[in-house]
Amino acid sequence: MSLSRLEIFNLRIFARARLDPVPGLNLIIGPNASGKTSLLEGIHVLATGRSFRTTRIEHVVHRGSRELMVTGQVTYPHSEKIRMGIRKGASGTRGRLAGRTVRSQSELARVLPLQVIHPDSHELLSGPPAERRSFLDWGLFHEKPEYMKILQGYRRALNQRNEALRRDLPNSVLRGWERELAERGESLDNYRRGYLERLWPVFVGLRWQLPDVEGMTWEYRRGWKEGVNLGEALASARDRERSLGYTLMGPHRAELVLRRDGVSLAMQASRGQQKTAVLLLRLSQVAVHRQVTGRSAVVMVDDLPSELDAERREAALDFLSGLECQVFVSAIEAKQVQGLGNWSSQRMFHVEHGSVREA
Ligand SMILES: Nc1ncnc2c1ncn2[C@@H]1O[C@H](COP(=O)(O)OP(=O)(O)OP(=O)(O)O)[C@@H](O)[C@H]1O
Repeated sequence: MSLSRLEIFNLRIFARARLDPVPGLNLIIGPNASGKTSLLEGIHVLATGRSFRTTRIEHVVHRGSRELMVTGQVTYPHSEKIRMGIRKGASGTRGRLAGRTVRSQSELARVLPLQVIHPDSHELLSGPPAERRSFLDWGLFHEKPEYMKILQGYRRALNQRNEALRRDLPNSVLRGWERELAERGESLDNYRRGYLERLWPVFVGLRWQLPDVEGMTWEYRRGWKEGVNLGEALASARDRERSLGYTLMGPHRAELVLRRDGVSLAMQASRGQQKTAVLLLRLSQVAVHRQVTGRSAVVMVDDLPSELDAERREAALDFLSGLECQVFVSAIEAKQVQGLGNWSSQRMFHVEHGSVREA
């Protein structure tokens, strides 16, 4: 599955741009400030509804315009095609898929599983635990359609219990929400453990192909004490949580601690080591996605030469071409990224002052 057509309207520097990417490697080449990252941002908005650079969509909308629009066509191996599109602006978001309006952005995300490596990607390790939970959620969202429903139900029940704690409502009210939290929370934990079990052998196999990460391991903490069920943990924490006004235990507090030779990568690794570790995690995730779903994810690397040195670049693109992923990489000069990987198809696009042309 690959993105075979992309059209961008009123996004950052682009008033309008169109390109026909190939299923293999797509090189986005251009000088600084020409619009390379904006092009990748356009694909990200289409697939996820969000930018990877900012949470403020008004910064992404072309100056002087009211909203942006990105449309795309996804082609499957048997030539089946599906059209998708998104409009975003001050008045909200509207998504379309195969000629109908979607109820939620996640419908578009399912069609276009996307991974991106960009200058802030190290935040997967150095950022708050929520970053690592989203990492797990990405894998499960694409593998297990029911997972997101359970997660949403858990979040609703969590908000209700927090509200009840703040209002100091009686235990009988809290118990009702706790039953729901316990049932959904235990289930989320099982899904996450299962996902990490699938990820581990791929991660270990890939570990030795990248420099600097041989001794890397993880420890999953589920968000409440091992050996105790979540219902009991919530009941015993009630008094303390009443004074705090929020729930301290559950999968919303889960953490994935990454270590190398016993040392926390978040605390002590260099930025470069963190980037390699993130690359290892992301590539493992893409490989497991392919194993389980039979579909390849789309992978983008913004400013590849500054994100990864020559050895890591080669390893990453070899691996991704082996998985038959569609890849977009940006760089200032073509020679920095040419000749890497073994691709069935390759195309270069030149970007200059907000216009794109095929080379
Ligand atoms: N909302 C906007 N409307 C119009 N232009 C914008 C908007 N936001 C950013 N720009 C401009 O878009 C241009 C392209 O930025 P972008 O970050 O995509 O370039 P790039 O090719 O990735 O650059 P670099 O190689 O320096 O990272 C910049 O000149 C920037 O000033």
